[in-house]
Amino acid sequence: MSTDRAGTPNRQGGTYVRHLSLVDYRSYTAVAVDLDPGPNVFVGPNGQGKTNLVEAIGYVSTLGSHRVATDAPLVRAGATRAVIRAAVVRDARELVVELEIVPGKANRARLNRSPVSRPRDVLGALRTVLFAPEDLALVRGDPSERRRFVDDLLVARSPRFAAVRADYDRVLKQRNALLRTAASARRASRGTSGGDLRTLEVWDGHLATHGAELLAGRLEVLGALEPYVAKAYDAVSAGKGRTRLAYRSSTHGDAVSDTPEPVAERPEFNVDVPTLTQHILSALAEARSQEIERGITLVGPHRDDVVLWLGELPAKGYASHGEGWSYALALRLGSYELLSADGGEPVLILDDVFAELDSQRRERLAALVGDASQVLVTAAVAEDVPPALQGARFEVAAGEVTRV
Ligand SMILES: Nc1ncnc2c1ncn2[C@@H]1O[C@H](COP(=O)(O)OP(=O)(O)OP(=O)(O)O)[C@@H](O)[C@H]1O
Repeated sequence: MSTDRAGTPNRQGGTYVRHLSLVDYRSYTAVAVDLDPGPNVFVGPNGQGKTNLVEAIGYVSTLGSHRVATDAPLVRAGATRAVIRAAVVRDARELVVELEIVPGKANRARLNRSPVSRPRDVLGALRTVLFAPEDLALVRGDPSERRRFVDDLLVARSPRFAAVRADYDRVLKQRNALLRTAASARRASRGTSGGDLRTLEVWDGHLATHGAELLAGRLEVLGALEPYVAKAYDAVSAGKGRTRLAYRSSTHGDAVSDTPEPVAERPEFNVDVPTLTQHILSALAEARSQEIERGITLVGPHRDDVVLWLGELPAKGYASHGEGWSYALALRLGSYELLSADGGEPVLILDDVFAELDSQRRERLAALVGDASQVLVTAAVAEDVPPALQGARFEVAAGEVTRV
């Protein structure tokens, strides 16, 4: 929920999804739902399609699912393509976003019925923050989970970073292909030939340029996010613990601290793009012989991590189950507050979370988000959802979504 300076709820600039329709998406052959601003609660037994609905809304905002890495499972079994259409109201203006998902091919996208040249042109039309049980992996899982979290937030805040990330991924793929070919040539010649690496320096330059831009964006967004996460953790856990975000870089060496100091006091969060470019180039030069040996790029933003501190210990490996949950929730609520503060409230999605929370944390969460411009909640049991979030109610069963 955004607030004015006096702390009063302020729904100006808030976004909401007014209408959603799906064709051949997951378990749905065809479904259409009108939604309200404020809370919308989807209730139904397990496996009836509640998460599928909110996952589709999340997909419109990120062009990805919070549950799977590829698009194939999103298309209904037996169908060849899925269509998601969402009518989004922002600042009293309506925008219709339509996405056609064809596995193995680029998505096709339309804005207000006109085709756009690249699907990523729809990013920014709808901003969402989605919290789901899978988010425990943000705290306990691999670094890739945290990298994706930061990059998605970066793109939600500044959609131009979608292109930066895509450029970095493309260059990384090409550089890896070159290293792989060279490594196999070396192995085939039993080390007498080094393989053809004449273009490696060119790829180093591209990797460093795009990598530095991505890195600078990540550091900036983490710096902006940190106070919001600390505040959210404090609210969710009722003051039990202090959070700090640190960035562990594969290219900065010792310059990046792994200590729980506030971001603003740490020099590595204030590095400019040219300096970061130099850091990456030096790290690539240092790693070169190992990279040629192994046939893969060993340093760069794709090998970095975000360290989540809780008090004096990193949350990964130390936080209890409940603390891990509170941290994951704080990362999402913090993102929600950050996005609200700098560009209008996103739609908040709470997928299956109330069953995981004890009653005190349920109430605290409901109190924190009850005034959101739109919050979509899924739950197997209606009673798990606190009264503060009881707004429009839908029953989801056997492929039908019915307002009750
Ligand atoms: N591509 C697909 N084609 C057909 N059915 C699918 C597809 N993907 C998922 N499903 C089905 O969708 C159902 C799961 O839907 P969903 O995850 O939305 O359930 P849910 O109502 O949120 O349940 P829970 O309360 O257990 O989280 C499962 O029955 C699953 O088999």
